[in-house]
Amino acid sequence: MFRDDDEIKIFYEIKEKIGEKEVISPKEMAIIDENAEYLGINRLMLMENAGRAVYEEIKDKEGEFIIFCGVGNNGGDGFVVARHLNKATVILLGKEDEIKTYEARENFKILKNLSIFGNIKIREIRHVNEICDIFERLKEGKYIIIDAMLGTGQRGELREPYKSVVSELNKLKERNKELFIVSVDVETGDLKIDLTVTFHKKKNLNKNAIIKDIGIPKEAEWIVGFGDIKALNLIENKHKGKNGKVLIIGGSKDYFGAPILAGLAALKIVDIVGILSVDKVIRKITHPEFILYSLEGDYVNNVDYALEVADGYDVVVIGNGLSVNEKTKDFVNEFINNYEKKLVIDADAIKVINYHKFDFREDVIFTPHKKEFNYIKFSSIPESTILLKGKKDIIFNSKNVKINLTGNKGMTKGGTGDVLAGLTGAIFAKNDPFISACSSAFINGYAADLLLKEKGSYYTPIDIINKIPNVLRLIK
Ligand SMILES: NC(=O)C1=CN([C@@H]2O[C@H](COP(=O)(O)OP(=O)(O)OC[C@H]3O[C@@H](n4cnc5c(N)ncnc54)[C@H](O)[C@@H]3O)[C@@H](O)[C@H]2O)[C@@H](O)CC1
Ligand SMILES: [K+]
Repeated sequence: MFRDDDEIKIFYEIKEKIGEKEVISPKEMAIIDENAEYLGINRLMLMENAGRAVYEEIKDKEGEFIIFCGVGNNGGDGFVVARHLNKATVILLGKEDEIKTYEARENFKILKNLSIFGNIKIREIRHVNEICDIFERLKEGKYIIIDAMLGTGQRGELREPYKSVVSELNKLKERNKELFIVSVDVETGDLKIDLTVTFHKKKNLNKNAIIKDIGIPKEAEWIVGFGDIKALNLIENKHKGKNGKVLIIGGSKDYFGAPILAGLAALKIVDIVGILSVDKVIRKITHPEFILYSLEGDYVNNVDYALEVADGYDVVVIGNGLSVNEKTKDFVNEFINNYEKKLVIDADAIKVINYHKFDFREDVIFTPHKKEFNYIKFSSIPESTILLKGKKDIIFNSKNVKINLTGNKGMTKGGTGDVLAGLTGAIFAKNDPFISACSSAFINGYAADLLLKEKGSYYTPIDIINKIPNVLRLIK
């Protein structure tokens, strides 16, 4: 499939094949923003570039400028626009101490210093009826309204006072044809706009947008960073079992440790972890946290039983320590061709699949190292996600490709792959496949990097497992 085993070259080959994504979701943009910072790009600079880009588009327009700002970085952009216009009324939908980030607060402070001279007027409102005078004035005459209320951080139905401000502006837009409304980055709610100035790439929510480059490098789209982890749904729900259930199908008379390592890693993220294996393995498992399913014999068999058990789980992780022989080949192929939910395929399972009969559906993640990858046969890059482990991990499917740089040489020890497979399955329980594979590669490697600092290369897979919570705590 790929000519060279240099990961960067493979990355570019894949990128070439899957092409460029022209339109992205706000969530994807938020990850790119975060990963630009992970690459060392300063958020104040990005905010300055964003605000300047909007200013350049509207500075020659006739009329009075009124800028509605939220308490997040979309609002921060609005503060920068106000400063460049140097003649505007800024309406903050909230109080100064509610402004969420350093970069937005700094820009608000500058406006306050300037406002003494009267060119910048600032209003802080909690409720829409505090600005009846503004809406009265907007009934006729030329105004440019800038919507810097909500951007890619927008979630769900608009809350007050955003909701009422947007509905008031929509009514005024109907009434006064001279109003010109510009959204910053993403339209707030169902605001009727004349123009959106969006940054870096078009968002799928944008109606009529122009795209402005604000200095975010392409590499911010290509690297796995804190942004991916911050975007994960992890342990959101306090009810037992609601945070995901993972079933590990692995082990054999030859290997009993692999499924346990995968299971222990999964336990750091989800509530319920089951292990289905042969009784020789099950007998050796003393961890009370696992739910155990035992089969007679030396190798996992009995597909019907496995499918029945798997039905009670969100994700199945299959392959760790399964062994490679005719029995496991039959079992794996029949199981995966009848199991329709989320699947992580690792290790021995990768080696025994009949790929010409396999449905590379979206909810499947493969986690091969280079040698195992050569078993996976496909004519074009599949919908299933492949986490190709290496010095640099490459995560890809038919729509995305990213590189993960965390990790180090101490990870070549046996068992590290089992930890990754279990971690991937656990994250996958509540997240989409691509971000799950990116994040588990990142977390696994980041944990190993922390251990390298502490212990040199003499850490074990169990050490990595025990480091996972620290990584999540550090980033989430
Ligand atoms: N590196 C970066 O992060 C950059 C971000 N930029 C701007 O920052 C924006 C993203 O900023 P944020 O992540 O702070 O998010 P937003 O500014 O979009 O949202 C801010 C806050 O609004 C609140 N909110 C969310 N949904 C709401 C709703 N439905 N009703 C009421 N309140 C709601 C939330 O508390 C959220 O934290 C981008 O759209 C862009 O405009 C730009 O400055 C470019 C650089
Ligand atoms: K906006």
